[in-house]
Amino acid sequence: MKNIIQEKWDEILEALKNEHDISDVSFRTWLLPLKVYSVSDDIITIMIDDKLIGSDSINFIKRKYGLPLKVAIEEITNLNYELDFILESATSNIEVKNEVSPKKEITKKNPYPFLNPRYTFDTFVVGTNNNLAHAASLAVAESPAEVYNPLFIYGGVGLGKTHLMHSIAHFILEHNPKAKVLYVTSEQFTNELIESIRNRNENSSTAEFREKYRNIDVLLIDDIQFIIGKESTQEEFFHTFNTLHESKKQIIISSDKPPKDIETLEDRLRSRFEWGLTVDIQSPDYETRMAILKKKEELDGLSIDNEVMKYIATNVKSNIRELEGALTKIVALSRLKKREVNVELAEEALKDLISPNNQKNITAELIMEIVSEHFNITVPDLCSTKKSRNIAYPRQMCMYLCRSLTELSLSDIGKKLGNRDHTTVLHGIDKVTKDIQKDSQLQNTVEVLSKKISPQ
Ligand SMILES: Nc1ncnc2c1ncn2[C@@H]1O[C@H](COP(=O)(O)OP(=O)(O)OP(=O)(O)O)[C@@H](O)[C@H]1O
Repeated sequence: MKNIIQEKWDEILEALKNEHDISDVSFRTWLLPLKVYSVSDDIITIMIDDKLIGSDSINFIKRKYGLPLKVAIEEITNLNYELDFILESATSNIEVKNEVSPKKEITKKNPYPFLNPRYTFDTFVVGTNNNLAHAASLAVAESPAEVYNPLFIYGGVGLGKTHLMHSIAHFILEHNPKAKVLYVTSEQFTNELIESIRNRNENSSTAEFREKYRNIDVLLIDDIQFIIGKESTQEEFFHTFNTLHESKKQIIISSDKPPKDIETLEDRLRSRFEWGLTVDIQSPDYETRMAILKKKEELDGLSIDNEVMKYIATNVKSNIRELEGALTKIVALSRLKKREVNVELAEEALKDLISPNNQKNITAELIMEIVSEHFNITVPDLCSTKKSRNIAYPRQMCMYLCRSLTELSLSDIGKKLGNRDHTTVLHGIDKVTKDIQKDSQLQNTVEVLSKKISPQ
């Protein structure tokens, strides 16, 4: 039998929302997933769905919503309870969910030209691949510098890191238009720093640079991996970070890897990046890919046959930018050829991207990209003069794969890999060839890499 708290739970949440002017996205993220677990004489135990919003959220919810919730319960039921929170994973009745946020129409104007108006929490589809990153981002947006500082978001290419960062910035500015929020890519940061050093003697531009970066409330720095290996940029960023952190300003960083895997990152920066919370974004599953396509359909005012959506979601898997690009391509082809959007047209539009008969053009660049990703190093590392084994060996692996999968000559391969001469390339290929014969694990690695490069 339901008790009065359970009966009135929706009403209580609604009252809380209205009383505190809680935004839809915050309501959906933090309050809707709360369930009444048990009610004793004077304690209500509320269960938090940590599958959806992560176990770290418990402290945030307690601190931010604990008291308002208690008050709302009292208002609606005239009963005074203490609240206790538990994680759903700590209870026995765990229910696995794979939810996405409900649709919502967004037509707000963008008053912040440095932010993409479409990158907001409302247009961000939440799935199992990104729910923790989403929850952490929203917590930071609601309470800058109070919960996770820094927030470090990492994930592969085109999976929504920038989208989340812009969403945080939009949210903060919307709720506090006076907040000084600065979003930059790490490349912009580096370029501005170089410029300020170049002009140092002409005026006080280094001081201006510092003023710009240190006199703000929120710094969002995207793709931090690009400052790796740039010593003076790391040095400057280290001081920027310290100044902001010491004065309790929020820092949000994105990268393609977690701090521990960024090899050439200075240790003092790495440890600082790990002070707060590190969250990842994975590739979306089928349901999330469908939901993202539907969201795009809605935002672009399109009406696309569901079979076409399924075709795209089934075939374009790893990168959301490509997923969206696929839909755009189909629509463009249909307009150009004045043809109806159907699966046949989709196959035609996407044949380069997904047709099984289409052999991707295998180039040295593709091989270098896949090998560097596999070994967690960068393409510039492969082309550098670095001789450490963790770089020299992947480089020799590239030589071997270029030789076996492309028509390139030894000297062409050498040129691609940092202008090395053909004897170095030959030596590298020989080495890998011999090692494969002795080492079955290595043989396996070569097979995996070859499959990634050439799925057929
Ligand atoms: N969960 C999501 N819901 C809706 N759209 C998404 C989602 N994730 C990513 N996108 C869209 O996918 C595209 C690529 O996302 P974004 O640029 O944020 O990726 P990224 O991780 O920053 O990529 P990069 O590694 O290239 O910097 C954007 O158009 C973004 O709006």
